[in-house]
This record gives sequence, C-alpha cells and structure tokens, in this order.
Amino acid sequence: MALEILTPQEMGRVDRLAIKQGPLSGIALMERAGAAVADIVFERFPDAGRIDVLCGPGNNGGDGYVAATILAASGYHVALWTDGDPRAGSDAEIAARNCILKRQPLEQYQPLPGGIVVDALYGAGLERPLQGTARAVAEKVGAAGLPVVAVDLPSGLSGLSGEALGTTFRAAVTVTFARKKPGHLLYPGRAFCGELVVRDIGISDAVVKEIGSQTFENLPALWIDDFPRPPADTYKYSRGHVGVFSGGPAATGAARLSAMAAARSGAGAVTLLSPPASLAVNAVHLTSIILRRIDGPDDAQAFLDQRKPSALVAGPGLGTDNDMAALLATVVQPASAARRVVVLDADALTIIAQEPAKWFGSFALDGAHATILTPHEGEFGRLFPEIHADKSLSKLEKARAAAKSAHSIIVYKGPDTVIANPEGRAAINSNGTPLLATAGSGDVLSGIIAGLAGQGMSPFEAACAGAWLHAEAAHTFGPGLIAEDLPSMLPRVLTRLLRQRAP
Ligand SMILES: NC(=O)C1=CN([C@@H]2O[C@H](COP(=O)(O)OP(=O)(O)OC[C@H]3O[C@@H](n4cnc5c(N)ncnc54)[C@H](OP(=O)(O)O)[C@@H]3O)[C@@H](O)[C@H]2O)[C@@H](O)CC1
Ligand SMILES: [K+]
Repeated sequence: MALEILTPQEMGRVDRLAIKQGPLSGIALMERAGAAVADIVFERFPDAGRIDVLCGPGNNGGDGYVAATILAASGYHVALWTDGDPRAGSDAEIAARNCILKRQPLEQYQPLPGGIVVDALYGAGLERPLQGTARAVAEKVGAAGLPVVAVDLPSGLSGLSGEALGTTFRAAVTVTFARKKPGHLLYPGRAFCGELVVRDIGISDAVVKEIGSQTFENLPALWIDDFPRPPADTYKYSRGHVGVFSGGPAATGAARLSAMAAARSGAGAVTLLSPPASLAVNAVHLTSIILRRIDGPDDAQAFLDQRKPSALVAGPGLGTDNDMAALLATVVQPASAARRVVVLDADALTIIAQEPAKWFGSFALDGAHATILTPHEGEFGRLFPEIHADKSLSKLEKARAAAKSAHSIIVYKGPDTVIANPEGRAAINSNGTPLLATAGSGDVLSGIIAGLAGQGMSPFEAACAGAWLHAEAAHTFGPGLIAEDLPSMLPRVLTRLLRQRAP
C-alpha cells in the first residue's frame, strides 16, 4: 500500500523525475490525470445535465482541458471556461491545443442549476489567495451549492498545510494523483476535499521512493510488521509491564482509564501506582490491574528499580503541585539498564510547560528509552509557544519542530493527529472521528501507546498504532461513546487487525 504523503514541492520533483526517466512524457501524464478526473465524473455523476470545466493557466488547467475533451466526446454537455491562456511551452498548452471545445472567458461563467463543476483552476502551484475572477467564481459556485469535482486540490487550498489561503472551492470529490498531499489530510483541508480519490497515472513506486518522503499516512501497513506478537512461551511480565501513576482521590478515573487501555492493548501486567490517599478508591474499582502504594519519589524509584516496567504513563489525573513535579522528575530520568518508554500527557504536560527547556533537556531518546508527549491543541501551545504561533508552519511541520526541540516523540492530537519523531519521520492520522472528542479519551490513548510500547513495539510505531487503534475503537462503538467504552472495544479491533496480518 502506498503510504507516502508528498508535499506539492515533492510531487513536483516526482513529476519531473518520472518524466525524465520515462517512458511517460509530461503530456502523457497529464492525459492520464485528465482521464482519471473524467472517470470520476462518469462514476459519481452519470446523469449530470451539464458540466462546467474551469481551467486555470497552469498544468492543473491542463488536466481540465483533457477531462473536458473526454467528457464531451462521451456525450456530456460540457462548457469550458478559462482564466487566461495556458502558459507558453507548458504541457497545459499542448492539452489546450488538443481540446476541440470552445473556450469561454471565466468572468462570463454563471452557475446553472443541475450542473456540476470541474475545478481545474489551481492545484499544486497555488501560491497566494485566489483573486479577481477566480475568487468571484469560487464564491458563486459555493453560494449555488453545485457539486464540485476538484482536480488535485480544491482551488484556494494549500496542498502543503491544508489551510485555506482565502476563498476556496469546497469539493464533493477531489481527485489527486500518485499520492496524497498533506493538505488532503490536515484540517480544514480535509473538509474542503470531500471524498478523496487517489489515482495512479503511471508514476512508479520507485520514483516516489527516490524522493525520500518522510511523511506517511497512518495506516496499519506503516507499523503492522512491528506490532507485538507474543511468542508461545511468553509469561505475563515478558508481555510488557506498564506502570500508570494515579493522582489524588478526587481525580483517579483518568489513570484507571489509561491502565485499562494499556491492559487491553496486550500488556501482560499493568500496575497502578497510587498515592496513599487514593488507594481505597482505586482498590474499589480495580480487579486485574495491580495496585501499588507510592508515597513520593523514593517509592516510585523503588518500583522502577524492583519491577523494571517497560513503559510508564504519567499525567492523566496526576495533579500539578510540587509533589507531583518531583515524582515526575523521577519518572522521566533515563533508566540505566531497563528499556523504558514514558508517555506523558495532561497534568504532566502542564508541569513541563512551566519550565520546558529544563524538562526537554532531560528527555532521552536513544533507542532504549523514549519520551512520548501527547498534547492536544491547547497543551501544544503551552509547551511550544513559539512553534505554535509560527503561522508559516503547518500542523505537520509544527509537530516535527516540536519533536526535535523536545527530544521526544510528539503525538499532536486533534481530528488530524500528527505523530512525529525528532529525526523528522511523521505520520498523519486519517481515521479520526468526532466521537473521540469526549472526556477521558486522551487518557485512553496514552494507555494504548504505553501498552504497545511496553510490549516492545518501537516507540514511534507504538504512537502511530495507538492513534489508529484509538480511533478505530471509537468507530467500532459508534454514537453514544464515552471513554470507558474505548478499552472494551479494543479486543474486537485487534482481532480484525491481526486477522489481516500475514502469518
Ligand atoms: N506534467 C506535469 O507536471 C503534471 C502536472 N499535473 C497537474 O499540474 C498541477 C500543478 O501544475 P502547476 O505547477 O503548473 O500549478 P498550478 O496549480 O496549475 O498553478 C500554476 C501557476 O499559477 C500561478 N498562480 C499561483 N497562485 C495563483 C493565484 N492565486 N492566482 C493566480 N495565479 C496563481 C503561478 O504562477 P505565477 O503567476 O506565480 O507565475 C503558478 O505557477 C497539479 O496540481 C496537477 O493537477 C498533472 O497533470 C500530472 C502531470
Ligand atoms: K483545482
């Protein structure tokens, strides 16, 4: 499965390399791209009374000329509207020359009921907000509510960031070529794209590989080979031992959600580390989860030394007072011998945000240990205020910059969660659901990630798999979901996932 995500710039390099290596020329690729667009119109709108194809001056417009020619030859009533002439010497100029339809000036276009619009104004080359006629037409089409088939990207949308640069077409279907672009998966771009279809236009996987993209769609193929597979002779502690820190008696539920999620993810043993005041309430609610009293950093250290947990979760319901900061300092120090992954969320992130430089300096990431931070939007802003405020960076680039500066894996949560490591590898999650916007959902995610990392999955892969499983569990439960339901959905999701895996 093709997992790479290409920035518009990388896609340009892929196009050029494919053309250079052959056998397909630029115009041959464009003919395939235009044909793919026409195909989607046939499939999705077989009864369209009228098709208005809007062509810009670049190669995106070139795809439009090709699609218009094919649609007209197939008997559709097609009208062609152009915003200037195609650039001289471009493949679009060849496509326009081969198009027998009469060109009409875009400023004369008026949306008509019953029609559909093919938006081939701007694609990967869009560099600034739509202006003048293009902008007015985008507004008119939006107001008329006509179905739009966008070529490569809805015009007005940044393929790099998913931001609307200004007025933007809103597509029912977007047809892109070879690979997805970040703007197709990052919000608000994902919403502007409607249904996203990726079509092969004859660019080989080898050419894409040569570009060396470090961004991937977060699908099981990205991490399934590293997914925990316990050997037949395993025992509970060799299946991973996760420690989860509980806070005071008023907020114990969050840590229990994490603990249960770690257990349901396959960790062989999970210990809830509880302050004395919370022992009774935690005990009432726990059965298979081990409960251990932790009265300050020395007890925490003793647990780490004796039990050598392979993963820890700290933050959910932890509290933010000085005692908890001292406890956290013990938790995050690199383990000397044991391999350990520490997942930090919620209150732990609040503590860290008070002195980020100090904490980030102590986060090890050397293959044996790793720190994984799972901030939502607000937490990300407090942890990384400068990166967060930098309007020139996309969410993807922000996650990467944060991972580098914090020496950590970052799970930048949201409807388009981005997972990044300090070396620049990143994945964009594409199965998010609004069902996950519910209290306690993040605590479950931390637990799943720790559960997987605790079983020996590489930390970046564990973070990616955790984000995917979390959303999949929500989809599986459906409406009415509360965080408690997520761990109990995991067995079903895992069964489905592992059934697909090759033996
Ligand atoms: N053979 C190939 O390579 C293949 C390419 N393919 C297709 O090509 C598309 C990329 O083509 P592209 O690079 O020509 O970019 P495109 O989006 O058409 O913009 C063109 C120019 O418009 C300008 N401009 C920018 N913003 C503007 C604005 N707001 N308002 C006004 N003008 C604006 C800017 O030029 P400038 O005015 O700055 O000189 C920019 O360079 C890609 O999306 C895919 O559909 C496929 O067919 C596969 C084969
Ligand atoms: K477009």
